[in-house]
Amino acid sequence: MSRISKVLTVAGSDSGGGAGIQADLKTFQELDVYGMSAITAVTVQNTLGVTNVYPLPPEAAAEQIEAVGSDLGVDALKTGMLFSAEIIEAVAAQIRAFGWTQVVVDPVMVAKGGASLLQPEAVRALREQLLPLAFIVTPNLPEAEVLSGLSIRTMEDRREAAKRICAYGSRQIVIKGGHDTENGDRVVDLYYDGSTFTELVGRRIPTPHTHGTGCTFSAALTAGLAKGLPALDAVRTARAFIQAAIEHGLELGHGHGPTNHFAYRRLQGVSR
Ligand SMILES: Nc1ncnc2c1ncn2[C@@H]1O[C@H](COP(=O)(O)OP(=O)(O)O)[C@@H](O)[C@H]1O
Ligand SMILES: Cc1ncc(COP(=O)(O)OP(=O)(O)O)c(N)n1
Repeated sequence: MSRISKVLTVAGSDSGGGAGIQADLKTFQELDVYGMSAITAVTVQNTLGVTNVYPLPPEAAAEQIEAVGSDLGVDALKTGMLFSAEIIEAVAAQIRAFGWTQVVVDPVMVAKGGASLLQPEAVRALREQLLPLAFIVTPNLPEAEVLSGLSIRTMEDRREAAKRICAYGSRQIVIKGGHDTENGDRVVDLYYDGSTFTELVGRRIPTPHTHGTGCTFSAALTAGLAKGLPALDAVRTARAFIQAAIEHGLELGHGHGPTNHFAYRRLQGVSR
């Protein structure tokens, strides 16, 4: 077998399996990369929402990253739910120490049900400690508003927000459009590589089962980078992966159900 790409997710656990570490590892597996994890927090969560959050000590995140980085090696990593400034600082210190550059920062702040997954006072650490280490940052629209300090209504606002967020140090950005219900039957993600904007337009799939879309998208993007895809190709592949996962949803649970992580591979016609 040819050398397998190794990918690390630094994120929270979702007991319901639709978001967080669980979504990331399922996505990595489906995209043929070797997945590893450093857990930052345990959430008590299902399709109806998050009922509790148990953050781990910052050293626990740091030690898990050290363990996999020093032994297995990491071709690309993503961060998801980091919860506190102290955990962000510990994670950023490890990324700097290992000198990793293929870093996708998904600046997870609030779950779709409204539960806070990042303490408000940690936003500053996210901007100042983590964004300078990011190759690509992937905020949704509410996260882009918090990071940029702008109210985002138009595509021009999105472009300005992208520039302001990249000014904190991330080389590239995707502002995801899932929360924009003003675009009719279209969903538009905005990609900016530091000089050129690309609008990625897809069909908005009418479904309540979108739990974990952001995690799954950023995990697929990280897998693509680890395999050596150019950034825009990795973004396009990640969009195809999440579109398939939403379109062929599993309809599990009694609330906002998870997406279908099997769908992309099955649509490619690859049997297992
Ligand atoms: N209803 C939908 N139909 C098609 N694509 C969607 C839909 N909702 C979200 N997406 C896509 O899923 C990805 C995650 O977007 P978003 O939901 O904005 O992130 P988050 O889960 O972080 O809030 C983006 O690529 C977005 O375009
Ligand atoms: C443990 C954990 N991490 C991240 C999220 C948020 O995931 P996201 O992909 O943004 O999806 P929604 O929760 O917004 O549906 C989470 N819920 N849990």
